[in-house]
Amino acid sequence: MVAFARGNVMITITDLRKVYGQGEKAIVALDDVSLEVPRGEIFGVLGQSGAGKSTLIRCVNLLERPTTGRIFVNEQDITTLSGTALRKARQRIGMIFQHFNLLSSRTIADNVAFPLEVMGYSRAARRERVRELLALVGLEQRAHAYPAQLSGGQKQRVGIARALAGEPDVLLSDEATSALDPQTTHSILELLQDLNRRMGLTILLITHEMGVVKQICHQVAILEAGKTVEQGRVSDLAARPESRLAQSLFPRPQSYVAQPGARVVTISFAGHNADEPVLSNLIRRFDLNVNILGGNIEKFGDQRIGQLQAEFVGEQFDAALDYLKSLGLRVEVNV
Ligand SMILES: Nc1ncnc2c1ncn2[C@@H]1O[C@H](COP(=O)(O)OP(=O)(O)OP(=O)(O)O)[C@@H](O)[C@H]1O
Repeated sequence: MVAFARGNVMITITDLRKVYGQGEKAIVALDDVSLEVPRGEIFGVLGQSGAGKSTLIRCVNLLERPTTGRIFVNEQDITTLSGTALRKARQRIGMIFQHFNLLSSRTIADNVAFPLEVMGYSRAARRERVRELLALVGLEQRAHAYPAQLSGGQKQRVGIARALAGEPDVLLSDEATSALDPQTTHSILELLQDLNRRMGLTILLITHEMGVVKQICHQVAILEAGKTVEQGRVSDLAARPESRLAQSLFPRPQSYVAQPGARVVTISFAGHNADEPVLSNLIRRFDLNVNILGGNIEKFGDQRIGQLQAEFVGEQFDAALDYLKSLGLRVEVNV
């Protein structure tokens, strides 16, 4: 159990439990969830509808009060706060939403200026900061437009600019790309990744989309019926075929019946060795005939992870398998 956030940890959630209602009607939305979000990382909470994701993220800024458990954000236990202290702590936690939550009667610039007004920035300081923020999200030309005049992706950029107005310690993202088409989703995720890399922004996001985790998350926790069933670095989990993450990223390949004289082999790549010309080495060194049947290899940062299925024919089959294993690859011969 982690007692408090320190040093390189931005958010620590310990034994978080949230029960809605009472007695027979009680719903346990979160059941002893613990996790740590390192400073400067993007942490994804992945789960299906009803898993408890929204409840979890809303507990982090106390929009929802935990039933029990503790939450430290930048070394401060926010579960003990109320009134002014809570309002101040919330200013250090930015949030973006699935449906953007912009004020339709205000221009883009005035939406972004809104939290700065609440924080007491002067008019001149607000104008300067809004200009910087709109430039940061690529919307400096649309300052005087109204939300209804923007596309979904542009609205989310405004949401991001507004969330970053007070230079928060952490950005919470509540399904921020779920209402967007795939191309716009990609560009919003790129923006979040860019902000993470350039400013060291810590991001805690919830999503039901594996693609979001794959594109930008360093770590992931998988939530099912209020419990975390798996947690870790995305690249580590993806490289372990038995993990839930790997199983949903790389569905079990089709099973093939080998041609007479051939063997079907599944090779799992986990990182560094996926860039090596493994197959051409095999063919040259062991005089094998290799017929590729299928595969699914994904890129995680600069690592490649996935599986390849191929039919091997040749006298030196066993030596070829030993060679693959010596490279650190996992090899299965289908029987
Ligand atoms: N205010 C509430 N009152 C009662 N039950 C609630 C409330 N909010 C959420 N729940 C219940 O808690 C459980 C978790 O809901 P939550 O919205 O956190 O899940 P989720 O993973 O975010 O799902 P979705 O993506 O559909 O929003 C569900 O059973 C839900 O019906």
